[in-house]
Amino acid sequence: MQTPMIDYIHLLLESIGEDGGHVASYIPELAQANPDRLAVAIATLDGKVYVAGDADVEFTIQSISKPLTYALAIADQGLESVLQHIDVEPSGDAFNEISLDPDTGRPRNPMINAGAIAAHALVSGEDADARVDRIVDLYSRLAGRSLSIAEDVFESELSEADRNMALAYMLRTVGKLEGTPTDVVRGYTRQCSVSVTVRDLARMASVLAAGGVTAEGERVLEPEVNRQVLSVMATCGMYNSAGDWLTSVGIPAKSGVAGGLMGIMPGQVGIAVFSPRLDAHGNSTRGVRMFERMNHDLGLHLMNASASVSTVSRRVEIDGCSVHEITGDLHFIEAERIMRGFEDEPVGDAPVVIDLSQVRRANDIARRVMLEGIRRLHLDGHEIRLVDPWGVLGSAETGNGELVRGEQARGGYVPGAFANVASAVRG
Ligand SMILES: NC(=O)CC[C@H](N)C(=O)O
Repeated sequence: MQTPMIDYIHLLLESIGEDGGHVASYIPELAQANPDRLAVAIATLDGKVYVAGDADVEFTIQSISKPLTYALAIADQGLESVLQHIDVEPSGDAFNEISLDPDTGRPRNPMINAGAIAAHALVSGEDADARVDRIVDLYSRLAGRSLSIAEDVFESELSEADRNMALAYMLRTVGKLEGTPTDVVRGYTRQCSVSVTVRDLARMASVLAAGGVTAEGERVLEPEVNRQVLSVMATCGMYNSAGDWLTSVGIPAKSGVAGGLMGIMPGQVGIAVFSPRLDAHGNSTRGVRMFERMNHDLGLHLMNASASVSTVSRRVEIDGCSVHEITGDLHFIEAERIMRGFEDEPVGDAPVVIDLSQVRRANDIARRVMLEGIRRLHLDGHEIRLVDPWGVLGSAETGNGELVRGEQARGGYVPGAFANVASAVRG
């Protein structure tokens, strides 16, 4: 069988229809781009990438670099310090608008050029070149391959960078720019000139979708940094069409003037498209349309609310033990459901087995709720046997030194026994 995913994305390209708009021409080298290029890539969190069209054609990352450099600035300086330099309010302005908050002097957000230039200057590095090296290194780790700078595009943009230069000098006058304006604009322009393919962008998006961890398990961004970046992309990533985007497509995204567009469905998937003609906002015309189609077809909208508790928790009596068999990933709402099962546990000293052998992941809040529930069962007088072969509850203490874990915890009880019995009965 060939997965229908492949047919789907090919069909998407074939049916996307007429293009509109124009390739960016304010950067002379971009005006040379082949306007008919068209590509899409979808990357899953475990590393599978589906591509169609011109998926291996390189183009410059341009403004899609902004959220990534912002992430590095936060990792280097801490969020507080970055917030003192750059606000996080959607501006409703065009990407290159000369706008600063009149009260604080801060650029409105890191997705417009003023904020992105300020963010670039906040990245640590011995000098301007070292800063750019660290930035390219981060992008490469996110892309899973070594990326380089398209020197021709860089030279071309730098020769026409008067407006960005003006922004940098203006930031300097209000004390929001670290470093020399010419160095910073040069570095910022180099960051915008990093060459990528849709495959690279989809993979980067998938790392952001996974909370900052690559498919190979390398943590590239801390969870709090990742969350800040996604939040800002959701509210400011599409410039003056950000509100329209969030309602119609509904995921954090970032566009670039070379025609790239990257979107992130947190916890699910990273998507990228490429088509150089731009609409009036500077976003890829067909790119936006492909995202609208995909998000509709694939049900990817952050605000698609549904009642979904993905965990099954069953209580069974086995060999005089009360056994809670839990299956699925644990978040707050699953932990809450499990607590209701614990609450029904009669006060007494019957051993309670908590079998997490079918649970691979628990987020921090679920872990804390679970540990507190276990502590309370223990206070009620129960002996607790915790079967946690994957270590999802970590090594955190419950205040109960007698917890029995892993193999020894099993006693007379076979993990997954209930599921086995149930399938035998059905079988
Ligand atoms: N929207 C964009 O992609 C703009 C990036 C471009 N390098 C600029 O600063 O003008």
